[in-house]
Amino acid sequence: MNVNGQPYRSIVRDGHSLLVIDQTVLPHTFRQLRLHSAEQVADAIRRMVVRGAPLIGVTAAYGLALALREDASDAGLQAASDALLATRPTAVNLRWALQQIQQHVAALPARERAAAALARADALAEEDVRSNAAIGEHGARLLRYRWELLGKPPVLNVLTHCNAGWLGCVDWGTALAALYQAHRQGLPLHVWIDETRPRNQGSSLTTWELQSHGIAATLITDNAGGYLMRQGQVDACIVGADRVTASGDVCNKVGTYLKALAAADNGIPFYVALPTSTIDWQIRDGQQHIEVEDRSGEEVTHIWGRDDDGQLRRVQLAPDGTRARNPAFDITPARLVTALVTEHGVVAAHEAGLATLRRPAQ
Ligand SMILES: CSC[C@H]1O[C@H](OP(=O)(O)O)[C@H](O)[C@@H]1O
Repeated sequence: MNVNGQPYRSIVRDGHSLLVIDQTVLPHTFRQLRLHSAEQVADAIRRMVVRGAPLIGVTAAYGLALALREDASDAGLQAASDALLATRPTAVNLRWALQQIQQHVAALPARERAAAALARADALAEEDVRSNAAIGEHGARLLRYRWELLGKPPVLNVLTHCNAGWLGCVDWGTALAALYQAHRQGLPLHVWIDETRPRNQGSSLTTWELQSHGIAATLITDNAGGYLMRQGQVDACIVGADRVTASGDVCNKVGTYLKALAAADNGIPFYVALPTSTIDWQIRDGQQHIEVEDRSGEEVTHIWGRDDDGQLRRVQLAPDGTRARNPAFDITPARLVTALVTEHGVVAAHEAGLATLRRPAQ
């Protein structure tokens, strides 16, 4: 998408290395890092240099292809895939993308695997861009429908949580793709952006994305969303997802569940945008079967930012010795989800609705 008028993607393959945008220093510094090995890819995913379910998947797919240049044996393929899978446990796109590569090369002779894996990873990246553009079209249509249902108010106020933008994907984004497409089609939009503690993907990434695209937005604390909903200042919510079960339970950035509860209590539609690669067809009960990543408590007790001298630094918020718990995601039950917006269209968040989507071979 657009960075100072220049088109960018969050990841680009350059020969046998990867150029990724370092999301740990946005919005204050825009820099791309070059990744040369599976180990560097794994580190980039763990540190959230690259983050966002679809992007994690594509990046890991490239990482597996790089690993096969070093060791293309069956054992090497499995070891590299296991190491990449272990980087972050929640987004199912990671497992899905690694499986795509493994299935693509398993029957090939070792000498052909690295090139084939690289080509498949390229294809996954292009599929992500096409899927997200389609999600954007379906999502924009849904937002326009909501706007018309409300009598075409001067502006449609949409709340979003975390960053489900082009930075979380190869391009376009998922939830934000709907906003981009709606904005391009002239829908009068205003976006409430949840800061999204503790890694602040909303305040550091979504604000940066929407500013770059001229979409009106206001940054709010995570705790303000419910108040604004009760004030009648939120007309719709749209978020991304890291894993959606076959019955429509949604795993997304921690705090999503609380927003869905508040939306339901105020009769506000709660939309979830996702590519079908984010659906885990093997499970139904998200609360019971999705592993929620527990990240370091230091993400809660400390915070990064730019000081008055323009230097990026980390400061401590809590007293020394503070114990912190830091679940990175939560599970929103399907009953609180108004609709799922996928590349194949908008479906209801239940088994029958999901069953209408094209399903991968089981
Ligand atoms: C299209 S991004 C989807 C999803 O991934 C993010 O998690 P993280 O920033 O920890 O990788 C967030 O939950 C987004 O909604």
